[in-house]
Amino acid sequence: MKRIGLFGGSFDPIHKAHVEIAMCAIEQLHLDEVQLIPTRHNPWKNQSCASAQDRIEMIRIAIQDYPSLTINTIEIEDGGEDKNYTIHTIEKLIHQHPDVQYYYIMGMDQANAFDQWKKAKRISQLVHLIAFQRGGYQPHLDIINKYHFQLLENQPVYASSSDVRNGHIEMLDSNVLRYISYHGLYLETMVSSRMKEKRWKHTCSVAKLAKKIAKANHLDSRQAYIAGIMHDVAKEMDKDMAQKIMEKHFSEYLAKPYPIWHQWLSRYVSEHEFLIDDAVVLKAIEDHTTASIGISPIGKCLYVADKLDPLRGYDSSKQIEICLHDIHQGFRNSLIDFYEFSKRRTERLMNVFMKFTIFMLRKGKNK
Ligand SMILES: Nc1ncnc2c1ncn2[C@@H]1O[C@H](COP(=O)(O)OP(=O)(O)O)[C@@H](O)[C@H]1O
Repeated sequence: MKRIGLFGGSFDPIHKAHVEIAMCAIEQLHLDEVQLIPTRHNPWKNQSCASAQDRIEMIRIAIQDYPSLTINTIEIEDGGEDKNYTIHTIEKLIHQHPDVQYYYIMGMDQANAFDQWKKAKRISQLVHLIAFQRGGYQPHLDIINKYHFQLLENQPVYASSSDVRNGHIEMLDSNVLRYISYHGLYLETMVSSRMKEKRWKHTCSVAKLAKKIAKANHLDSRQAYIAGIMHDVAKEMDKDMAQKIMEKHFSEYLAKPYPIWHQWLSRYVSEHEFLIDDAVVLKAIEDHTTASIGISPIGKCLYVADKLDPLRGYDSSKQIEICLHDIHQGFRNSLIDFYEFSKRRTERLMNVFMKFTIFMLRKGKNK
């Protein structure tokens, strides 16, 4: 008789502990296969952050090197009712495959709350219930015994999807993280945990404006939005760490003033921590404070959005209108404003850009 493990969850997103648990179940229970079953609508959670399609895709990516792990989309495909309950899934699967022995596996948090599951007793009669140790959860033995749970011997892990969404990206498979960063999933909660609230508000506002300007100019608004969300990600980085990264990776810019280092550091974090590999996005982040001679149209969208952010407290609406109409003209205007502003000041920070700004302005429209 075939032995199949069923592992349901939001997988929003799937993380390393999910895969570890599934593999551990295969080994300890001698299963032929574990099917990961993403929920359409978890009865215990009101909303999930990523779409069903994205969650499925992330699971596919995470299990691609594990032939005994498969994905079963039965709950997502079943569009009949508002919420889907495990009992319905199990009954359906048993009906479709009466010759299979099913093992329903879950973490200790879920096992402890099993009394509240719809038709809990019936589920325990239909399948073998398996519970995994989970960091932070002691087994409630009354429930474990009542429903005849088998406890597996695994090292408790503290990973959770909500921790991932809040910035613990180290819990992710690197290809899943690439998918997340490319599509901009969860980036808002992931990045907001790295900065103070005021900067976070500015970041969101810049990302929104950069996206709007890109869209109005028929450019890739996804690239502009992601560059906007990431542009200040390293601005509050510890100074020693900043120094080390600059020395190792951007030594040619070490002599530049400290307040502009964050454009290279944010590029570095985006590329090496968030695994963003889109050269246009990375270059836009790198250009967002100083601009550069080779700045791209997306780079211009971010540059002007950062300068014209309505949260900066002055009326930038006319300049924004121009950018929406023609980003190249809007960018040029921003440079002129900066030039005029810098002429009135003598700080080193301003002076370092003057040569470049004059060059750009002389260059003409610079498309
Ligand atoms: N670190 C972990 N250790 C043990 N079980 C876990 C762990 N993380 C998730 N699980 C289990 O995986 C299943 C799916 O969980 P899900 O709701 O998608 O993720 P999370 O609980 O991480 O938000 C649940 O049964 C949950 O108990």
